[in-house]
Amino acid sequence: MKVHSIRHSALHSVLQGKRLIAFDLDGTLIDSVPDLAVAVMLTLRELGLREPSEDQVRNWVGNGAPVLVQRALAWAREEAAEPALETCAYEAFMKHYGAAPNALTTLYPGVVQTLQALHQHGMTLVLITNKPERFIEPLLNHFKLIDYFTLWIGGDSLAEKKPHPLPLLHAADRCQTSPSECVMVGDSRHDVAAGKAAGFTTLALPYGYNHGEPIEHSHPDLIVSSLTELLMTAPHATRTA
Ligand SMILES: O=C(O)COP(=O)(O)O
Ligand SMILES: [Mg+2]
Repeated sequence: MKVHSIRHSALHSVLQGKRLIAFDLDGTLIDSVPDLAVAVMLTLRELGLREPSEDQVRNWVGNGAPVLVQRALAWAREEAAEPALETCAYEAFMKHYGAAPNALTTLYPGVVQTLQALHQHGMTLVLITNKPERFIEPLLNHFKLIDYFTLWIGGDSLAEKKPHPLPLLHAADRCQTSPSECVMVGDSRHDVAAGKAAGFTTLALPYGYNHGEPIEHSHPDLIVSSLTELLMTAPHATRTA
């Protein structure tokens, strides 16, 4: 009798009993700050204002495009901007970002492999981002991720966005899952707060954008260094005669 040691792929134990995984987009699946920063710089340039560095923009991302533009304007003018200027800047930002949302944006390592494996394991995958909805499909198509997702929700799709639990509860309801069967995977305190408020298990990545703050401060249920840690490769012995 011979004993062969073979390796089986399995999912991380945190995913046991789970049916739905909600992924954040910016800072979790894609490193989008280079393109967001260019759009912010072009917006401020158009308004005759000083331009921030990419590192500054990274700390402003997380609460959706209107807040990103507000933060950029407040920094450039050293005071809060009046609503008319904010509207004008927002329109300019949407034009510039829409013209090149994936010129410099890259996928983080292991994203395709992980989504593919989770999908093959029968998990329902949804995307919940604070990014405006109009940019989601083009980006998912560009990175060939769209087929893995059952649904996607943007920051302007519903009445509330993360850290509010509404988009997460909406996704769970649409996919006929209870929150205890759901996991939120994200890079920022808004993902963790929304996940906790919705009753999801919360899983965080330390490499994205969290306003310059360590994600540990938000106390997610688990922190993984990359998405591939969700895929365990366990040694398994089988006997053959
Ligand atoms: O657009 C943002 O501010 C952040 O987007 P995210 O929710 O995908 O991280
Ligand atoms: Mg994010």
